[in-house]
Amino acid sequence: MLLLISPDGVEEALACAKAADHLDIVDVKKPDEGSLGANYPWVIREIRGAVPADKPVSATVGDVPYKPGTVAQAALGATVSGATYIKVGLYGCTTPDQAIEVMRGVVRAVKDFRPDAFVVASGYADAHRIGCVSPLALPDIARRSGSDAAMLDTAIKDGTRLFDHVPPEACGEFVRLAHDAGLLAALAGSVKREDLAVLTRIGTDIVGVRGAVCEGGDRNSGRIQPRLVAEFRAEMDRHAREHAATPAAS
Ligand SMILES: O=C[C@H](O)COP(=O)(O)O
Repeated sequence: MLLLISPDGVEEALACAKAADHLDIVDVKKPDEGSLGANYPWVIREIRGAVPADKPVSATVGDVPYKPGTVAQAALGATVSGATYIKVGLYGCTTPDQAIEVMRGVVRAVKDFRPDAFVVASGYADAHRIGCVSPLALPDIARRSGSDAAMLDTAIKDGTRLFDHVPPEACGEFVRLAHDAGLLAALAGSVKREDLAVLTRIGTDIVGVRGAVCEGGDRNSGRIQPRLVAEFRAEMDRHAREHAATPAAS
């Protein structure tokens, strides 16, 4: 399982760089603009320069409206700025067809410029609270749009977590659907260390965190701490070892 960490700017990205041995992807966002809030192009560029070259930089394009042209142009902006993982939160899409239209525009805009870039179609575990496409629709939306991964995060950061909205069995189904479609499955949403056993067992490819590696577990007032990134990674590794040692159920 890969570890994606979301700093809110250059200062926290430098904290990620200090913990670079313990993480896989640095994900630039602007949390005060929403769960997948987009940061400025110059911040993406500066962070690309600050983290080791072998660590991919991801950028969120925002909790986007159903405006395919606007979103495609924003996604290209993130790519030109140096991000190679482009994450789109399909906040304003109420039907799978709308979401596919948005993601097709993103895939074309991004891959015309950078064919090896990785496009992530993200929905929300708490979609029922905001009226957007349902979580289990994401793998098919990602597949039909040519995206590379399907993701879930939570839209409303009020202390509720991924499993409060999409229980472990349903997250397992999400991962299965993504894998059947040839995609990676990414899961996030106030994930804590105690969730790692389940996330490992169901075969999650990428886990995204912020709050869990911030001081005091607080994604807003806390800052990312390299020590907490290392501890989170150690826990991931422990679960990976235990899972590998567990005989597969027949
Ligand atoms: O992409 C991952 C998100 O930044 C998760 O943030 P969170 O762990 O604070 O919910």
